[in-house]
Amino acid sequence: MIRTEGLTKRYGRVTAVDGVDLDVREGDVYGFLGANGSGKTTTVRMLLGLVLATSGTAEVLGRPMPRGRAEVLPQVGALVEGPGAYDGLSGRANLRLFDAMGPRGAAGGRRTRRARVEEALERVGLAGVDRRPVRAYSLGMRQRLGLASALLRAPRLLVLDEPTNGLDPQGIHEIRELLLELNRAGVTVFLSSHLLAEIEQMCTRVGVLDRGRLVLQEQLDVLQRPTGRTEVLTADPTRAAELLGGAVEHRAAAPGGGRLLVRTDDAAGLNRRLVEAGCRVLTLAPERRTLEDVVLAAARGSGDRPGFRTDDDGGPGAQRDGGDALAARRADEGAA
Ligand SMILES: Nc1ncnc2c1ncn2[C@@H]1O[C@H](COP(=O)(O)OP(=O)(O)OP(=O)(O)O)[C@@H](O)[C@H]1O
Repeated sequence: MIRTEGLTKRYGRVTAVDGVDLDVREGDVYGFLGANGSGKTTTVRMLLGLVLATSGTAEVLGRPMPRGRAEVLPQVGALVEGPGAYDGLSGRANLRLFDAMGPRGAAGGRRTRRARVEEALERVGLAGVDRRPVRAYSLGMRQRLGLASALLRAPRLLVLDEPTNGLDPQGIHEIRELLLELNRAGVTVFLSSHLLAEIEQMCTRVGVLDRGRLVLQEQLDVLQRPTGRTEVLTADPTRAAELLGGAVEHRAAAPGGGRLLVRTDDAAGLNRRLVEAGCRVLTLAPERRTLEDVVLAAARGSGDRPGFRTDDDGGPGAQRDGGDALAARRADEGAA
């Protein structure tokens, strides 16, 4: 659906996008992850033919961009950096105007246009906001309106730059559900985000951009495959460690006892062994890497240090500046 080779954009001495090879397949929910300023928006703009690449090529729906724009764009729903809208008009009026300008505007009569607009408003949860002018919209409402206009064309591909920007947790949840529902109905979704958790929750495939370079591109389930180690929380860590000997790769205190990382992928066998020896097992599961682990490793491999937003260890949903969170995490690791 999207394929780029060596896609590069330079602004004077700044290389915003540096030799990026994207591969987005039909049916993907592709998460394009990168810190602020890493080049996501510039890449999205090149994909849509809004910005000319300095070098490299981009293909969208099998056609080269920007040459294939006239053919490609009617099949693509796009949301790039805050949708433009007429501030004095309602969202509904804006959508009707937008629809009339679109490729189906001439063919579709007024009745079908009304129905299309109502359906799009309904889908993004704006149907109840009737006469209010867009000027009175919150940022989240503007994002929803932008998404509604992206949906008007019944797209095969959605290209969304930070679609949950400015939304509250409930709004983020609703947009996520909507995108997953569209994906189930056959729409390929390409979305950029600087939020690891967002990508981890909804994407099937991930590309990580770090200072203009694509440092990682892979299926999420491949990245999160079990590591071959099993994590055990036990009320009897000393006894368990004695029993398992050299198979224990790491041991740490944990509420209720201790946490052991054991070199084995046979979780059931390990459980049986511990229980038969009289160790109280509280939880036991194959260890999987989180997207954060993978991204950190990829960025380390590239010799850089990304500044993504990550979930703070301090509590669910808590977030702070990604750079600080990562620095703090490394300090923690160093102290451990
Ligand atoms: N028109 C422009 N002229 C000069 N430099 C630009 C231009 N557009 C982007 N840049 C630079 O290119 C780099 C990448 O910017 P870009 O907006 O693509 O990043 P981003 O990952 O989308 O960040 P954000 O999430 O903050 O939008 C930045 O250093 C930015 O300052």
